[in-house]
Amino acid sequence: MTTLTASEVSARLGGRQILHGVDLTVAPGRVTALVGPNGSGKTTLLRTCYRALPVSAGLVTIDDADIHSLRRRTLARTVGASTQEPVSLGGITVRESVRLGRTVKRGLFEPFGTDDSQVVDTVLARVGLTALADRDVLALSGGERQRVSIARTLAQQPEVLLLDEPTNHLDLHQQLSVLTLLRELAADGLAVLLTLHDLRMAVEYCDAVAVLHHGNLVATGPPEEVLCAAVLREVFGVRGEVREGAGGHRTLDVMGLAGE
Ligand SMILES: Nc1ncnc2c1ncn2[C@@H]1O[C@H](COP(=O)(O)OP(=O)(O)OP(=O)(O)O)[C@@H](O)[C@H]1O
Repeated sequence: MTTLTASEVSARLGGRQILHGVDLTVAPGRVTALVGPNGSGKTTLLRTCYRALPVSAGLVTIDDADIHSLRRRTLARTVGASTQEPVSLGGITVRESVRLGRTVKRGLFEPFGTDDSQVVDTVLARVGLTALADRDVLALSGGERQRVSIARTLAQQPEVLLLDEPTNHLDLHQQLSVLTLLRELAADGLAVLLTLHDLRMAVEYCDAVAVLHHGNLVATGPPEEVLCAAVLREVFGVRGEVREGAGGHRTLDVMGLAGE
């Protein structure tokens, strides 16, 4: 079981300081949602966590190791990131694209074995892509490509899974499928961090929520505690509250814009 920790992380982009001393723990066995208004720094924080962006101060560690001290292969075996960047070149199938996740794990020159094929098949099935496995990735919809990106990351078999808006472009059924899958992966022991705009989904599907506002982490903890009326009003500009229904099921009610 692996924990990823950001300690006092600051980061700069284009000469501007975007993150201001963020502390965040991504614990195994849990799905953590990173939420915040547009431009609050969610993608930037995620990028520092998989070493796509250097920190200007602070530290990102996996267990106790600074990620900048890890060899590329070790990092790739531990941390998998599914990002919003364009999935791929054309001319390769969904299966081939997902196989690339195994290459990250195995190295370019190690032969692809039957165990790798099994992992790819299992992942394709788990993400609901088996029927599309032989399609060219460029012949897919935005939502289908999103699932290919998630599948390729899972083929890496990471211990920490980072996902940038994995429910973006997905219809409601697929959004729930992805969130259910993330819950299953967390139950298997993975540490899962995803950026998410849908606060209702964060309340219903995530174990923890971390709120970024202007590059500061302003709250972190259980969704029903973190997404209180004051945070909804001051950070998201809406009137709302988390309600507990029958059987302890929690939902977020948003009544309108703050100040209405
Ligand atoms: N290359 C860049 N140079 C300067 N500023 C940048 C650069 N890229 C992003 N930013 C700024 O950094 C801030 C944080 O961006 P980031 O993409 O991390 O936010 P976000 O919370 O993921 O936003 P969204 O919800 O809209 O995806 C924004 O104000 C953005 O304009």
